[in-house]
Amino acid sequence: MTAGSGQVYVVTGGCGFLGSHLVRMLLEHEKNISEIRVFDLHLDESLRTLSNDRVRVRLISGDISRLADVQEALHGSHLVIHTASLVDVWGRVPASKITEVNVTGTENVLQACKEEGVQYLVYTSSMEVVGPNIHGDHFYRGNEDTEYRIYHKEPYPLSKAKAEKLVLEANGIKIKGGKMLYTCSLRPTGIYGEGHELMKQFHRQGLRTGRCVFRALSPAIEHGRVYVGNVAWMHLLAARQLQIHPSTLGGQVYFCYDSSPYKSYEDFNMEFLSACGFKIIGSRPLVPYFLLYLLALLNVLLQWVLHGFITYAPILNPYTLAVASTTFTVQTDKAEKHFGYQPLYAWEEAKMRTITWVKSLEVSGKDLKDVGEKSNYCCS
Ligand SMILES: NC(=O)c1ccc[n+]([C@@H]2O[C@H](COP(=O)([O-])OP(=O)(O)OC[C@H]3O[C@@H](n4cnc5c(N)ncnc54)[C@H](O)[C@@H]3O)[C@@H](O)[C@H]2O)c1
Ligand SMILES: CC(C)CCC[C@@H](C)[C@H]1CC[C@H]2[C@@H]3[C@H](O)C=C4C[C@@H](O)CC[C@]4(C)[C@H]3CC[C@]12C
Repeated sequence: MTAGSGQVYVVTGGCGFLGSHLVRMLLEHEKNISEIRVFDLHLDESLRTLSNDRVRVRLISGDISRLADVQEALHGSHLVIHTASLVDVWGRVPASKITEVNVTGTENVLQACKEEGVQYLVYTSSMEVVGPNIHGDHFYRGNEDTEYRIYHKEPYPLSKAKAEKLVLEANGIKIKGGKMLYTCSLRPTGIYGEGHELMKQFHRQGLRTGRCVFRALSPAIEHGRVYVGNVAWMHLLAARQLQIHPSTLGGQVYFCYDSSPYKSYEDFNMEFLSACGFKIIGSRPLVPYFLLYLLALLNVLLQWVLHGFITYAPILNPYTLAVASTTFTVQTDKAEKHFGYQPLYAWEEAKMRTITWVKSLEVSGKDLKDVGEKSNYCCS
């Protein structure tokens, strides 16, 4: 196929952690495209070099919360994968900004699909549109139909739930040219893999404590995690099958997970950090929950006091503590049944790829220098 004869895909948030993996996945595995438009507020110029003789990777700088930007990016495109979002549960940005990007931004994508005649939209939602809630209700091996007491008051999960609702309600609306818009929503659990910013933070934090991780969470609490490559793969398959079987996938939600083991958040991270000599201290939480909660409240107070001077947004706050302390794992075959989803990467390969990346954080030495460690350490 010569360049130009295939379809044009738009990936909003395409320079992000998931987005950049998705762009590479499309380049490698999607043969029906001739252009990938990477729409993002913060461009990663390295993606531009990925263009080849079959597919052009076109970087488009724009703000998802500005309709004109979105309309321009979607003009003449065939399908949108909408991953752009402010992922913040730490109070880094105001709630209004999270709503503006995650909800208004999604409204803009839908409006642009309608006005530009773009027929297919795959939305990157999140497990958080379901839970866990802050009441400690566990969601154990649940699926898309599992009853659950959904309760949101934090800006991020609220915004993702509102955006997902808009996307699903838009399925079947008439768009320019008399055609119909088909939408579906994918709900990844906690994504990990090469480029995960939070893992970088845990790595840096562990270096500061002599490669010791002090257990704060019960090992009995399981948190679903999914490898970023498999999330990208699922998006590719959903985009492909939404065009072939729109009545099956249209208006549907799908949890996104793989064969990554069900473990506590800390124990799962240790699957990678232990390869760099990190040790977890304690078989049970080293501090009682009430003390951790008091520390979380102290962080909220400090964030409030320091607001306007510096952005103080530590990992620990009452919300992240509640989420981390509540089991949330999924087990479902809906995506497999509807569009043949099977993880592209087995656990061992996902683990090896992630360990290789974590080790590269050591080799770069930047993190070590930040914490005064000798940079001649090399992982086992
Ligand atoms: N990271 C996870 O564990 C996880 C889990 C489930 C779902 N998700 C969802 O996956 C998607 C990608 O998340 P991620 O972890 O890759 O986050 P990320 O922050 O790495 O990527 C988000 C991208 O959106 C872009 N963006 C932000 N505001 C924008 C704006 N106003 N206009 C245009 N682009 C803008 C950012 O520049 C970034 O490149 C999000 O929708 C998130 O809700 C993430
Ligand atoms: C008390 C601290 C030690 C807790 C440390 C872990 C905590 C920061 C982790 C635990 C669970 C994580 C969330 C979970 O993986 C799912 C999501 C949904 C996704 O859409 C955005 C990220 C988010 C909220 C993770 C953020 C980090 C959390 C809370």
